[in-house]
Amino acid sequence: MTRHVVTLNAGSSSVKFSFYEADGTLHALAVGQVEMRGDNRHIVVRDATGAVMHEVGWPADPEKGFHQDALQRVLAWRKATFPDAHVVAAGHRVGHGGVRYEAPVLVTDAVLAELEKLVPLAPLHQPHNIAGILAAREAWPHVQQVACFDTAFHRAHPFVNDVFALPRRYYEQGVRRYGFHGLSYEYITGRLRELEPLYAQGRVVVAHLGNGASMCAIRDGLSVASSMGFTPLDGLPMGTRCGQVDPGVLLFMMAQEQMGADAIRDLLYKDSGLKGLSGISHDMRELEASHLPEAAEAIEYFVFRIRRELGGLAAVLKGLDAMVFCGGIGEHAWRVRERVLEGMEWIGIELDRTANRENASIISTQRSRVRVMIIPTDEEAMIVRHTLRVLDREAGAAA
Ligand SMILES: Nc1ncnc2c1ncn2[C@@H]1O[C@H](COP(=O)(O)OP(=O)(O)O)[C@@H](O)[C@H]1O
Ligand SMILES: CC(=O)OP(=O)(O)O
Ligand SMILES: [Mg+2]
Repeated sequence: MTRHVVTLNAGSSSVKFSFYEADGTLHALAVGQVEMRGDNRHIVVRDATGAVMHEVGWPADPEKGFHQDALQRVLAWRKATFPDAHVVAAGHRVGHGGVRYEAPVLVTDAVLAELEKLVPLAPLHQPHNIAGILAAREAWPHVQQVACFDTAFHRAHPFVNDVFALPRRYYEQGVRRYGFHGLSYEYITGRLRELEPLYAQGRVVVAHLGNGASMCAIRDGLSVASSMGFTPLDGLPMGTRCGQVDPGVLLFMMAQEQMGADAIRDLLYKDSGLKGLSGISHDMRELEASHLPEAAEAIEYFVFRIRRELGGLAAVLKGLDAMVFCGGIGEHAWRVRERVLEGMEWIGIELDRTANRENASIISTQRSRVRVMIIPTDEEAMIVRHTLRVLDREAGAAA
């Protein structure tokens, strides 16, 4: 029987979703996203060919939080468009799986309670992921909910990448460097295996540069190290998140500025990164369009940190065979990629500037020892595959 699966991916600045049909093969019927555009909220849904099926903007209602509003729109749209669908499962991207969740799981009340405990470790994601699960449960009380974790892909990290040099008890308590964007990295790893099997077995650095941004060192398809840590704050600067800062800065804020935990959390998660540094916007498109020096400096810092991370991750891998860009910035912002890859011949990267400006799939020259690629990521595809796998496993276990 044909089965339908909904996916929900509540990110820090958007709610992405998809609607898949599974009847032997798996195909997307619709993929969409709700985001903020200035003071308006905006939904766009496309079919598998990229043609727009539905697009509408509406003024933000201050009474209704963005994520709540977005979820209601998505569920209402699905109901109106595919009223007769046989929805068997909803798959959710969940930011933090902690020490416990190394693979996707069926959501039970006990799982939900565990996920609640991790809210402080991913405040821009986890509450919205949980809200998505609750909304889907309400919409389809008899449908299975599957949680797919952003941290799971990294759980096999070697100890040195997992640990902080703190008293050992913190590690035992789960204060570890988890890494995020795992669904994206897993998808990219799979695509690389299809597109370039030889490179996929090698030493690969993937830069997921979206509103949240991180980089990951992958060897033979497995995550070895990543720039994000205990929370999705560490590593690269992001739209509104600071990336790596000296922990002494936090002590300064507490002692000298009498800031409490909530104020510091808001500052680091919501008012820092490209937004904080530029004072203009969290959005790369707006910064690239601006002529103000602060916009250029914010981009410069972003580029600088990506270059540093690339060198560090290549050293961890003891060399580099391929590099992949993905995420909104990674896939579209050719100027950023050009600056990141300038003067990287020493590491084996020779950039094909024309291909890069055209956002081609291979952006290194034929002579380049390291192959550099743009691979559009697809967290939704990963969520739907995991969701069906969990469903089939559960059905097998019940049989
Ligand atoms: N054509 C483009 N040029 C430059 N930046 C872009 C372009 N398209 C998207 N971006 C940037 O990508 C970022 C959003 O990335 P995305 O992966 O969609 O975000 P999210 O993390 O919310 O999923 C924003 O900073 C946006 O400005
Ligand atoms: C983990 C993370 O930063 O996710 P996003 O890019 O969706 O904000
Ligand atoms: Mg994202």
